[in-house]
Amino acid sequence: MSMREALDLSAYLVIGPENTKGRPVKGIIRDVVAAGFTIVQVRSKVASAKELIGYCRDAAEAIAEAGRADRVALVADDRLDVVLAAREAGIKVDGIHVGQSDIPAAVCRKYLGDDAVIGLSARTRELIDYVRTADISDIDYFGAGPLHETATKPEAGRSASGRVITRSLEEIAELARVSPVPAVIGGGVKLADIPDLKRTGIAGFFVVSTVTEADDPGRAAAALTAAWRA
Ligand SMILES: Cc1ncc(COP(=O)(O)OP(=O)(O)O)c(N)n1
Ligand SMILES: Cc1ncsc1CCOP(=O)(O)O
Ligand SMILES: [Mg+2]
Repeated sequence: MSMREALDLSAYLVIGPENTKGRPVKGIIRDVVAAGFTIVQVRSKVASAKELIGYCRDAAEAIAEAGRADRVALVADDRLDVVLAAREAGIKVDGIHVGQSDIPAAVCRKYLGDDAVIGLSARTRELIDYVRTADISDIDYFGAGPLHETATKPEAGRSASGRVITRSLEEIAELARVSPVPAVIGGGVKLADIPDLKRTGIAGFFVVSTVTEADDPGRAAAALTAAWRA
């Protein structure tokens, strides 16, 4: 079975070197995957292409060291060039996550192939109408949010007037009902949010800081996955 067919979005780590308080990305990914996270995204707005390829290598090795290479998907944020170069170097990168201003999903599909995992950020405005009508022919899931305002990405959900629009649990439940592909919710997600999110019927949650800034990322991750499974 391909990673695309086996895709489990329930516990989704997004991580880059700027999120780890100086600690190595690789060790955090290994601990978090061992704690039951099901998909990892390498995302950095400061790393060079070469550094990103290195983080993809670290992530792929960490997933393999946790014994989950055949079950935990690895995707990169934004950078089709990095995914292609990493694959060229023999690194197992399963796909890409793109946003509304990034390389079109159809182009990613063309270059990454039928087995690749491709995620797309849903438009913030008119979220429900957007997911109902968007072209989903090349994507496997939607990313949406924010649940709360977040210092990790202060612009997430910010409207033209400067106000941050967050997603209510009712909207998330409707998103889960109407979306033709699975959807994940992120942005300010904390342990206390997990029971409510699970009840909405959404496919999963994505987190950065709750895990990457924790004193013990593996423990923080285990608490999140236990809460999701409860
Ligand atoms: C799972 C997931 N969902 C949404 C995003 C945000 O992507 P994007 O809108 O392209 O913004 P950046 O992450 O590139 O700042 C994501 N990365 N992952
Ligand atoms: C990548 C991204 N996209 C929307 S919010 C966000 C960051 C979420 O970070 P955190 O989990 O630390 O709030
Ligand atoms: Mg992007």
